[in-house]
Amino acid sequence: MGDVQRAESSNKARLAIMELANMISVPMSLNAIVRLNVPDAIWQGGANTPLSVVQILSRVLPSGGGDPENLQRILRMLTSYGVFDEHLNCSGDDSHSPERKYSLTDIGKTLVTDSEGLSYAPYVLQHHQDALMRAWPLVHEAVLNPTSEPFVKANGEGAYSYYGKKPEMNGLMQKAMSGVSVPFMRAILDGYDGLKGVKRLVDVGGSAGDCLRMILQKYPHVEGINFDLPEVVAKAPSIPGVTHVGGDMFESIPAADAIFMKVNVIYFT
Ligand SMILES: C[S@@+](CC[C@H](N)C(=O)[O-])C[C@H]1O[C@@H](n2cnc3c(N)ncnc32)[C@H](O)[C@@H]1O
Repeated sequence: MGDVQRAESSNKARLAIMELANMISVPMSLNAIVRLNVPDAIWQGGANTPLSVVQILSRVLPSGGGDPENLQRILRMLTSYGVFDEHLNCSGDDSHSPERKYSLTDIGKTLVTDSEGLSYAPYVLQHHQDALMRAWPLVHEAVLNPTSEPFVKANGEGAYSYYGKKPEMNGLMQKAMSGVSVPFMRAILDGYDGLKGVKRLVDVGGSAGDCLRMILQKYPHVEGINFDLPEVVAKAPSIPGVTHVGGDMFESIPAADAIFMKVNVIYFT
């Protein structure tokens, strides 16, 4: 490698480490647009019409206010990560500062609330709630002293028992899981028919019971047991054909012909 190539490679490395060091700005910007309800504001009935930041702000804050420049910074950042499409209009008087408008990409559309009130927005919020954010700076301690998890060190107890005591976090967790799992289950049930011979099915860590609700819509003969922590099933909605059972899967689980376990039940715990 020649001197010029070496210098170029070091420059790239320095830029790359700076980008990595500042990477937190990406999920925090995502969190910001979810809190501000920007995806629903742009979508409005499926129009997805490109809007300027002033137009977006007028939908987000109908009584006025807000800082368009700061919103623009956030939208430009997320445009570079594929959440928004940016549309430039260079035909105005000031061609050095073209008007910018934003619409949602397919990634951005996942944050729009659908007809069932679901989206991936609660998943974004759930991953950035205060208790979890307190644990992240302690990740190195998982190496130094792995006897308790960073979440426990930061909050005094494990994530699920902590959530169970806080109704708003319990609710956010269930909404996040529903938003992620309903589209996933639609795809699974479209292509998988292995559940058609099952009579009694227990979903271990089933949260609000969405997976069983959808399984029973396809296989009404199935008797479903939604098994989760007592605080979680206490908040789960009643679903015809599904019995909610509270307990700890590390102690015992209800008897059934088949066990259904979907996503992160074990490695989160
Ligand atoms: C990441 S969520 C997955 C929810 C659901 N399976 C889905 O895919 O939508 C993990 C679930 O496991 C439950 N859980 C965690 N520890 C548990 C335990 N010890 N016994 C039973 N359920 C538990 C949580 O309350 C939570 O609802």
